Amino acid sequence: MNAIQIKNVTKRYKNVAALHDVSFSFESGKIYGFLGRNGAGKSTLINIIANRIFADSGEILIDDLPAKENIKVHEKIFCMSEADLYDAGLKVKDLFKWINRFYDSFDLDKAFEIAGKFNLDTNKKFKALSKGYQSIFKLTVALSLMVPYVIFDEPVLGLDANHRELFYDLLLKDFQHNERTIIIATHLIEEVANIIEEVVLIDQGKVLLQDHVSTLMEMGYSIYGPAKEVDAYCADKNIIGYDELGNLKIAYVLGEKTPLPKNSNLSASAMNLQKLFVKLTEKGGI
Ligand SMILES: Nc1ncnc2c1ncn2[C@@H]1O[C@H](COP(=O)(O)OP(=O)(O)OP(=O)(O)O)[C@@H](O)[C@H]1O
Repeated sequence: MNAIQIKNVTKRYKNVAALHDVSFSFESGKIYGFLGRNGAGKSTLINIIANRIFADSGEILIDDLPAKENIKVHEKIFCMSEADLYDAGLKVKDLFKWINRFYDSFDLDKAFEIAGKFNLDTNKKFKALSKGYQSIFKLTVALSLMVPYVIFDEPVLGLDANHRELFYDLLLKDFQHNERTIIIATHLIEEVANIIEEVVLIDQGKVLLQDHVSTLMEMGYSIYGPAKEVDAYCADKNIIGYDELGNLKIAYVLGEKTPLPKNSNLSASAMNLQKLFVKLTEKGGI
């Protein structure tokens, strides 16, 4: 099976259960959003998949091969994370060349091309780059490695809005030409909502849900209009939250949409994914 299969993975740090008997799969050829609140266990699982730390029990299979200390598996996967794995004293262009020697699947020309798009100065030493540009360097490397599985752990940390848009754009273009498995762990849910196909939501070390974005969007909807009309419409509905601006109100509703009253000033739109997750991961859930 072409997939990352996570089987009964448990990991404890002293008295903290970071992952508790977690089982699910990242299937081949999809873009995943790997979501969860602070401390949910995302980085722990990513680090286990990337062989940086080991699970207490359970196993990870990548294309049916055990991932633990397996060189054949290492060649299939790349994980971009906050950890600095690079010699910070080297210039960006020399780091590219160094990576090119280590990874057969690294596309050096593509790395320089992407660096150019971000205006990343390849003559600068890594340690002299700003925080944002250090992230840009790492995602440039990730986008230039033609491996079948790429994991991004908070890829846009420190990036300005223009650079975040550019990253999402490059990621989608890359995916169109080269369908592979992309996993994005992020807190910027609305920013990735249009990119990701499937969501894995982890909460307190357990998988809370895994579903298609389109299915999740169908779980509910939002209603916008004058506060009084919104309140009347929502009286018998399952509301997960409100936003208000003066006399106007927006309500986030779970459940199937009922027709809007005739001649009303209300309008309905698709579910806001972020609101849905906030509610799902609130104490006690829905
Ligand atoms: N090295 C460590 N030592 C002790 N506890 C740790 C260690 N790393 C993680 N933890 C704990 O394990 C749990 C899961 O942490 P993890 O970093 O995997 O969460 P996360 O979902 O990536 O969070 P965030 O979104 O805040 O980065 C947390 O309770 C965290 O405090």
